[in-house]
Amino acid sequence: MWVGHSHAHQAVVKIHDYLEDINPGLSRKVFGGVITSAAVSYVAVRGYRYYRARRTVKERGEAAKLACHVLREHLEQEGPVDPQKEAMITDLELSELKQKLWKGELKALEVLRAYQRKALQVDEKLNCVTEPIFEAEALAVELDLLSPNQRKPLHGIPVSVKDSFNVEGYDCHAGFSCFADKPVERDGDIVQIFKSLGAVPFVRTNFPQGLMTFACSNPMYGATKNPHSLTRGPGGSSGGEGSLIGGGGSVVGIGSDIGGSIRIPCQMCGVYGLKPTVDRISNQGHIPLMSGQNLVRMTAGPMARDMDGLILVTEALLTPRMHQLDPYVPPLFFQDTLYEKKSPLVVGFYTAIDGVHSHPTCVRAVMEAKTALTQQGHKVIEFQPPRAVEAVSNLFMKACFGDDGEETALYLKDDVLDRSVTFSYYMGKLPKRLRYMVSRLIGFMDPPLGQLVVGASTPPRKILEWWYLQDKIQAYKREFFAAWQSRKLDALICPGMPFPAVTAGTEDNVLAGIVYTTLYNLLNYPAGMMPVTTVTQDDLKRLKDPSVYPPSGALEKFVIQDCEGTVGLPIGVQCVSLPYHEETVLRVMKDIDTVTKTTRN
Ligand SMILES: CCCCCCCC/C=C\CCCCCCCCCCCCCC(=O)NCCO
Repeated sequence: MWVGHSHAHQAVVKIHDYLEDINPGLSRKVFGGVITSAAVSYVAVRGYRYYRARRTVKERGEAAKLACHVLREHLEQEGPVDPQKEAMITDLELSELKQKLWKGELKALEVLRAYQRKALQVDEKLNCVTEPIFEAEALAVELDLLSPNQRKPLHGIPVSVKDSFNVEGYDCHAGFSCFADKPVERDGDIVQIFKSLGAVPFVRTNFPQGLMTFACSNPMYGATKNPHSLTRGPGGSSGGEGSLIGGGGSVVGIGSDIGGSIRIPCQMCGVYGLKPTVDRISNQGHIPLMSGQNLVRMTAGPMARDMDGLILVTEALLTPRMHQLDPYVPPLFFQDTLYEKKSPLVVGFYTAIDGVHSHPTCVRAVMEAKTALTQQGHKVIEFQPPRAVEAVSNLFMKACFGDDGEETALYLKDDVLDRSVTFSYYMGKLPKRLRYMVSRLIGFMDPPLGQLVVGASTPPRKILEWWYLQDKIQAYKREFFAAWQSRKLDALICPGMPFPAVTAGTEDNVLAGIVYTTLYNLLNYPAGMMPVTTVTQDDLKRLKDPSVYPPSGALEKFVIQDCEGTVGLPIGVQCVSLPYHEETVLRVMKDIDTVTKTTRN
């Protein structure tokens, strides 16, 4: 390197001397010219790349809108519609819809049509669909030709798919223009399985750029809105799913979760979802972001409008076919014995994690779930997860952001940056020492956020440090399990996010809320999220009472002022069990739902 450098230096000196011999002052002109043209070329190349990215972003956005328009026109040309029948179809719970399709009382094509129309209507209001899947029609027609004994478990059920899953013939770019206009050749595993079960993937749904935030906007498709309040976000990153399902435009969908991306939109949009144990459901065919990072892994999971729908779909998904497609999915199919067990469970509960306060409605939701479980004969006892904020800061954040955001920065180079990722993007760009100092400053205003950002700013550098990090994660898993065992728990209920949907675009103000969900990604425990109640006027009064909700940090202060006018927003409960005990999670959710569904305000 040094030798090369000194050769180059010698060459420059020689050229300089030579030029000066010819004409004194010439070398300055030539070198000045060279430097100026190099700088101009650099700026021109970067500028051109940015211009190209902007064009791609615009074209992708317009193409998606056009695709929705084409479908709308196609539906209009279909002839007379029976709006009452379509409303009846889209109002059905998933289990009723399945029955009617199975018995042949409804045709797959008419169900698809009803949902296509409904999804487009909902999309006009909420901007939750990215593009329709046109092949859905041919699938539905084929299904209608099957004889009754050829029908599969999800015969004719329309399914929405988060845009980050591969669908043959469509782009899968996560909002990075460098991946746009490269249609994938094969459906992702979960999409294949849904199809093999007779379901009909019919629309793709919106997400935030890069998928690592719980906002839901990107430069190509814009921002998605919350179905319960148009000024608020739906949560993310599976926010398009949450919004579409919560808005009535889909009965079941597919999301992905590495830090809460299924559960957060479920809470914010009032829908049901399950983040399974990693590899219980194959995640092959999801855009491979952070895929070389193996300490905390992303998992695909179902989202549904109702509890029975979530159970039905999970049961159908946990099939031998999954293991055949992906041999790393253990051959562990839906365990009826766990789900149908009648013996009472011991369920732990907590209403808040130390350091990040829980909105009064979130506390009430857990208490109502506790009452419901007690009524159903379960024993519900207090449990506090050990050192949750510390574990998420020092383990989850270091594992997930150990690359200093380099992967994201690589894909975003000369791309159009969405507002929702500016904070993390520019934090990643800061020199390490400065980033650390900024993180410390953040900690003065928002101590848990400061701790999380310090964690993300001080990742392992050497391989040995990575090994130690892995060790520490294992040790924390053992510590958590020991605490779990000491209380002889079968399951756990707690808030999934300690506040309702926030005003769109302000998600960075409440980032620290992710400790409630990311903890179970770090531990790799399955976790479901379900609506239990809604914000009331009385909750809002209590929110302003410092003895109930202390305004101890920037997050709490923000929540107090942002929650004005949130009466009616949904709040849920997170239900957790041990790895590979998804069935227990569903059983607990079902028992809570049976009681709370009837009294939900
Ligand atoms: C967009 C990635 C940026 C990388 C930043 C690198 C390091 C920067 C240092 C400090 C800033 C830290 C701020 C990071 C906030 C991250 C918040 C994570 C929220 C997780 C939300 C759920 C994501 C999820 O589950 N996605 C599913 C993926 O399929």
